[in-house]
Amino acid sequence: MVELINVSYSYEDKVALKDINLKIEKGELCVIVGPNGSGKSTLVSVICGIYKPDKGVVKLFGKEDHNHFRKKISFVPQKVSSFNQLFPISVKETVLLGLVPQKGYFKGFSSQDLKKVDEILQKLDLIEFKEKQLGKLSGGQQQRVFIARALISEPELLILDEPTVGIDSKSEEILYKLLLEQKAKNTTIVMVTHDIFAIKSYADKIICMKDGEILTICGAQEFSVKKYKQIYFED
Ligand SMILES: Nc1ncnc2c1ncn2[C@@H]1O[C@H](COP(=O)(O)OP(=O)(O)OP(=O)(O)O)[C@@H](O)[C@H]1O
Repeated sequence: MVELINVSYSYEDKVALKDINLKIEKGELCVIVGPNGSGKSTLVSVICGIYKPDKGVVKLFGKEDHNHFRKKISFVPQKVSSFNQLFPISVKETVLLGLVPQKGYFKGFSSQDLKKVDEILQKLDLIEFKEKQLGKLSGGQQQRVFIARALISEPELLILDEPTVGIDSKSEEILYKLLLEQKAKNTTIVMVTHDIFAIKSYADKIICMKDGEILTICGAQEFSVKKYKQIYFED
């Protein structure tokens, strides 16, 4: 489903990813952990096709042509609440935007689409905010709206960059429940998180990053406190 072969990426003077090799199979829930600045966000941006690698190959669905697969991928970026808070868009409209890659900009939305909005807003406990301006919601509520936008298209590949930052425990629990629902539908999920112990029991694969490199890839069972300390505290 996702394969990276010898991928490197640099920002001007900073090497952010060095020779990354990884494979994520269809239906896997894969978690990426590592200290600040270790390259996690860059890695998911390269997987999504936002950044083109300087070197190496990124394959999605077995192919290198990403544009072809836009309809099948959803991405929840980090710090989504940094969008322009004055932008006059409602919660409902924001969530509908998640359907644009599948439907195009000019076709309009059907009653079925509007029903899907209601369903996903119900699930994320956001229905009361449906007609509200997005910028008038709290940071955590906005984060949940962006998660709803990513889920409404029922993507085959769902990529989330620290989705639980700023959301409360109840919403975090709802999110994990939704991710498990997606996983049961064979959605491949790639998630950057620092909440490793919260997600450990659900993860199939844990990718540990440090200094732009993959330190180790392991299963949830093998991910121990010792490994956690090695990644976060040892030089
Ligand atoms: N736009 C940018 N321009 C220059 N350097 C950048 C840029 N974005 C990230 N970097 C650098 O690239 C490296 C990897 O950053 P990245 O955001 O991928 O790390 P991260 O593991 O996601 O960190 P965090 O946990 O803080 O989100 C860091 O050293 C960072 O300073």
